[in-house]
Amino acid sequence: MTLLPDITELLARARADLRMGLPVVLQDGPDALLAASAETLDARRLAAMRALSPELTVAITARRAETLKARAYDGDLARINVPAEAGLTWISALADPEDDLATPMKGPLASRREGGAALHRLGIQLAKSARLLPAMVTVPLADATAFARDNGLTRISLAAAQDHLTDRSPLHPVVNARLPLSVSEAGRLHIFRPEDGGEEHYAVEIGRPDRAKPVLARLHSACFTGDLLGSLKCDCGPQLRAALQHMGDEGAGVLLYLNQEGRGIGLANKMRAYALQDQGFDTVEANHRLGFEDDERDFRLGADILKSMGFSSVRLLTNNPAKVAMMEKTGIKVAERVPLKVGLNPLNAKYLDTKAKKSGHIL
Ligand SMILES: Nc1nc2c(ncn2[C@@H]2O[C@H](COP(=O)(O)OP(=O)(O)OP(=O)(O)O)[C@@H](O)[C@H]2O)c(=O)[nH]1
Ligand SMILES: [Zn+2]
Repeated sequence: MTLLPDITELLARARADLRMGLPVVLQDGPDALLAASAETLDARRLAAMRALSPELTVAITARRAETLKARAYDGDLARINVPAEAGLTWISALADPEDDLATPMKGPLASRREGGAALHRLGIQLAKSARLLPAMVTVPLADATAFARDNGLTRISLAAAQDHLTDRSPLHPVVNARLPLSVSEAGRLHIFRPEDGGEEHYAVEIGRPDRAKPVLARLHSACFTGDLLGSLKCDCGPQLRAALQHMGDEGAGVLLYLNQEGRGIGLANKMRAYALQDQGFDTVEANHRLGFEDDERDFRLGADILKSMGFSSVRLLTNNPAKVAMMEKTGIKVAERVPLKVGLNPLNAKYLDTKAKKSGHIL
């Protein structure tokens, strides 16, 4: 028996540390990095990191590097040297595209070529899973174990972390209770919690769907602005309500409410993307300028929840063929795709058009 945290718990701790502005130690055998989020690091800790080594770098994704016209020698990411005179403002401008147009960075930016980037990649994965900007300030460390212990920092071993970052954390049902809804009095809300301390996800079950037949289902990604505030920039709110109404009308269905706000980048980053859209970029370009892929969601967790509820086949309410493909890949049969075309308005027409042209959505 041990009370020591396992790798899942250490990763959860590392995410919390990064969100607070605390660096973490990343280790791969003799190689080690001290890594902090470029978004949350403060001047005091930056100075402390700089004092450790002249090799201060910021790791950014190749997407962000492309916008900054920096060379990405590591394929999917670039390690940018931080000049001696550069401070937090410089680092923040590298990470955050908000001022790219108003005050372009004075280049050229020097990317590192020598040495490996595996630990920087781990850092970026951690930043993304902490819903922070994908940019990490790093310095090399000589003795990772002693350094982490002496400074009370979380230490993550690459070998231990690798599988956990690509695999999703197992989800467990926590509780379910009756929830009468306007669309159907026979509503029930189920709560699912991942083992890694991450976001909970919900399932709204309408009626008592026959587990032996394809169930009318919707995988709905959280959209605070659309679902709750009635935003006109997207079609999420009308889609949520239409899906529930459809299930209410049929007397059976299941709506998964997945907390993957902003296609998996989090609400703060989605608002950054909205600010960029006001500068003229479309929804996909905005994600790229921030350093994200078009869609950072993991739909496999939707399949996990359906399976744990006893469903193996769905009639999926969606206009997104990627969701259909992902369901099939994860072992949920899609007997039918049921289109969900509601909520078109003059302010979201361009957004929906971009999704059709660039993300393969069916209009
Ligand atoms: N990053 C980003 N996310 C957005 C934007 N607009 C909406 N979202 C998010 O996109 C998600 C909804 O995904 P959609 O692509 O509209 O729809 P879908 O779920 O893939 O496909 P459907 O099943 O057809 O609705 C929600 O998590 C929203 O918060 C945006 O401009 N940028
Ligand atoms: Zn939305």
